[in-house]
Amino acid sequence: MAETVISVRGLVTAFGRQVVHDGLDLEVTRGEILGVVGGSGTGKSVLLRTIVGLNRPQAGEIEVLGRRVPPRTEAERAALEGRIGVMFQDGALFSSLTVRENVEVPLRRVTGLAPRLRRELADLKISMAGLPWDAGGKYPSELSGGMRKRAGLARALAHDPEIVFLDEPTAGLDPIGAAEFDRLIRGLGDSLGLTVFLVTHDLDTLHAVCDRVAVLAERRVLVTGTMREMLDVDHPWVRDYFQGPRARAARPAGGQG
Ligand SMILES: Nc1ncnc2c1ncn2[C@@H]1O[C@H](COP(=O)(O)OP(=O)(O)OP(=O)(O)O)[C@@H](O)[C@H]1O
Repeated sequence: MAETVISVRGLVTAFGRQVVHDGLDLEVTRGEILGVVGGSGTGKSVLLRTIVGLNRPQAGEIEVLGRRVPPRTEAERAALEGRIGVMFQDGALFSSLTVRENVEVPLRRVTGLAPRLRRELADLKISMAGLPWDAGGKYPSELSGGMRKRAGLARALAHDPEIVFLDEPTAGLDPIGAAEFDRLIRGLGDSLGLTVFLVTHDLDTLHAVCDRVAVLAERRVLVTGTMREMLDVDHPWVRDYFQGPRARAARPAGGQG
C-alpha cells in the first residue's frame, strides 16, 4: 500500500461570503508528482496555501506527513516546515538577500549547522536547481524570471524536504525555459524520491512531469487520474481542457494521454 502523505477531507474554505472549497477531498501518496489543475479562480493556490498551513479553513481535516494542519503550536509549525518546501508563483525571494542567503533561510532552522556548511549546502542546491556557479552572490533583481524561479526552487529544496509544493512553476517562462524546468522537476522527483504537489495551467508540464492529475471544479476535486484517464471524463471543463486544440497540440507524439 502506498503511504498517504497528504490527506484532505471535507475541506471548506471561504473568504467572507465567497466559498472557495466546499467538501473537498484529496489524497497524495509518497513519491508521486500530482498536478492540480482547474479554471482561473477555482482555488488551486488557496488549496496549496491551506495544505501548507498558511490559510485557516472553515472546516475539514488536513494531515500532512501524519500531522494535523494547521499546526496548533509553534513547535508543530516548525516541525512541519522542516519537512516541506514551498515555491510560490513569483519565487517570493527576499529582495535584500542574495540568492545564496535566500537559500540559506530554511537551513537556518536546522540546528547545529555551521555557517560554512550552510553556505556549501546552499551552493549545492543552487547548482541542483540548474543555476550557474556565480548566481549565489547575485540579488534577485539581477536575475531573469527563469533564474528567479530556479532560485525559488533551490530555496524550496534547501532543507531536503519530503514534499515540495510548486505554484505555477512554468508560468511566465518561454517554452524552452518551461521545458527545461519540467525536466528539472521530473529529474529531481525521480532522483530524490520527492513528493510534488504542483499547481499548473501548463499542459506540457502535465504530460512531462505529472504521474496523476487532480481537477478542481465546482468547489471540490472533481476527479483525479492519469492524463490518459482524463480523456474519458465526461465533464464540460475537463473535456475542453484535456481535449481542446491546445491539449491536442501538447499531447506527446503517438501518445494517447
Ligand atoms: N486572501 C484572500 N482574501 C480574499 N479572497 C481570496 C484570498 N485569496 C484568494 N482569494 C479568492 O479565492 C479564489 C480562489 O483563488 P486562487 O488564487 O486559489 O485561484 P486559482 O485557482 O489559483 O486561480 P489562478 O489559476 O487564476 O491562479 C479567488 O476568487 C480569489 O479572489
